[in-house]
Amino acid sequence: MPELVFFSGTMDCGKSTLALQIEHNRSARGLQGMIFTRDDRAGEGKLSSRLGLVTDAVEAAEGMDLYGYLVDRMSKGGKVDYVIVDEAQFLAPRQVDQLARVVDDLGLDVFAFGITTDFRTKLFPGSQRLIELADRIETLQVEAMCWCGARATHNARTVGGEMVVEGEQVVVGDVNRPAEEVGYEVLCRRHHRRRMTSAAAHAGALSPDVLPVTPA
Ligand SMILES: Nc1ncnc2c1ncn2[C@@H]1O[C@H](COP(=O)(O)OP(=O)(O)O)[C@@H](O)[C@H]1O
Ligand SMILES: Cc1cn([C@H]2C[C@H](O)[C@@H](COP(=O)(O)O)O2)c(=O)[nH]c1=O
Repeated sequence: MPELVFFSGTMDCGKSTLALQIEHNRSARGLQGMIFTRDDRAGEGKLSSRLGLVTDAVEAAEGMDLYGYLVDRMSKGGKVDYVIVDEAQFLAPRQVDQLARVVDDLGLDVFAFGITTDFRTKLFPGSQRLIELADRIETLQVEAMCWCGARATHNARTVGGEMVVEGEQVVVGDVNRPAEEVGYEVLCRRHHRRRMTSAAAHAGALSPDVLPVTPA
């Protein structure tokens, strides 16, 4: 039975890498995939992983009918055996409904990859709809880790090195960015709640050791 599968996890846990591996293994057997992505860090129409692999993809722009796009392509003789969607958290809920229709009416497997929650721990609308509709939700086996060694479960946003909890839901960015930029860091829930990034924890750990300055 074809399935809508949602591979979810924090940022930097290997979702795009897995998407590229699925694509590689299937295309090596002569299957033809349709790859969609949205707002990848590498630029429009790209699916990229931090391991350095990148492939061309169709940009799933706002308002684009993903079901209609596939029907159009197949009716013109294009072969499509399966569908991969990266950065699926950025899809509109109706686009996720279209993906479910691709599974049910076109009989294609759809593999969607994305983060579930934003920097405020709120579900992205696209991810919420995927959780509601997916046949299967898979958590990636490679654990992203918080600085404390616990499994990272949440995404923090930093601005100028400070963790923030207000702002636009969508700001394309990366982990390990210079402090002056908007960046992201994956944390366990405990440290996300306490707004304790690795930099904040490091500063806290250093402060008790600072010697008092005594006037000469
Ligand atoms: N230099 C490296 N050597 C080995 N693995 C790496 C390296 N850099 C990144 N990775 C792996 O790549 C993962 C990030 O992969 P990526 O597919 O870009 O993540 P996601 O799409 O979930 O944000 C990291 O969790 C790590 O396992
Ligand atoms: C938490 C969070 C993330 N984003 C953006 C930042 C990145 O461009 C992507 C996630 O990409 P990855 O391949 O999973 O690392 O999402 C955002 O816009 N808003 C957020 O709250």
